[in-house]
Amino acid sequence: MADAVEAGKVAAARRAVDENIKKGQVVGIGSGSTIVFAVQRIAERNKKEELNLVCIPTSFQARQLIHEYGLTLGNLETSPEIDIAIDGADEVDDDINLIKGGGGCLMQEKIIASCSKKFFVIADTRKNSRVLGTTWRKGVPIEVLPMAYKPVQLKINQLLGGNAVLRMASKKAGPVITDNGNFLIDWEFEGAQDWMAVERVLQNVPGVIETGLFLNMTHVAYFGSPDGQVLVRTRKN
Ligand SMILES: O=C[C@H](O)[C@H](O)[C@H](O)COP(=O)(O)O
Repeated sequence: MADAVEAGKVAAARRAVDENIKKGQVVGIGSGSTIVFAVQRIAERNKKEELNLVCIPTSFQARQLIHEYGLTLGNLETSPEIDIAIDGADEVDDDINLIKGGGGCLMQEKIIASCSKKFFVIADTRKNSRVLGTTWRKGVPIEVLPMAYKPVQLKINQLLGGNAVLRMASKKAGPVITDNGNFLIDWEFEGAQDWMAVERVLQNVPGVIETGLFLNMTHVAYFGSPDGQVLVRTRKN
């Protein structure tokens, strides 16, 4: 089963890289397990084609990957406009809206996606849902300022219902700390939601820094199957 899922990730990653990465681009590099296969493919092509890319990381992990695979590391100060960004997702709905942040990264990912002319998502087919919350049952990750986590939890519960849970670390006592030194709250919800409205509510709670809802940001999503087939979904509007 694990191998089959990995094969799907590899297929999606390779297809997205081969269809979209061109010489001389500034490329946003996402975070998670699927992006590793995209970076591997970029490095493979780079050896043959000398792509001359500048890669902008979305996390500590992404920065390490860029170093490990011998790619050129950039930043938003020198490259504030990005040609394309590629990233994974925890779940993708019919309109290619995403939940992200299951691995603790979302804020830098969202900034990089927002600075990119084109944003591509790569995932195995398990992530391809019609409605967010169908297969991803861990809630919407929300990055919060540590001193405000308790009132933020209370306000989210009052305004949206559901259950706003502080994410705890597994190999450390206490909460997960993001790459930006913040806490994460996972908003567990039931049923279909008006995601634009949910995003507006969350963004208006003081102490919320960013949410893992990526709405109307993705241009194309690639979903890989264990047999190597890739389903490509392009945003309608
Ligand atoms: O926090 C992590 C990021 O948002 C990931 O891109 C997301 O969780 C998907 O990760 P994976 O490729 O491991 O499924």
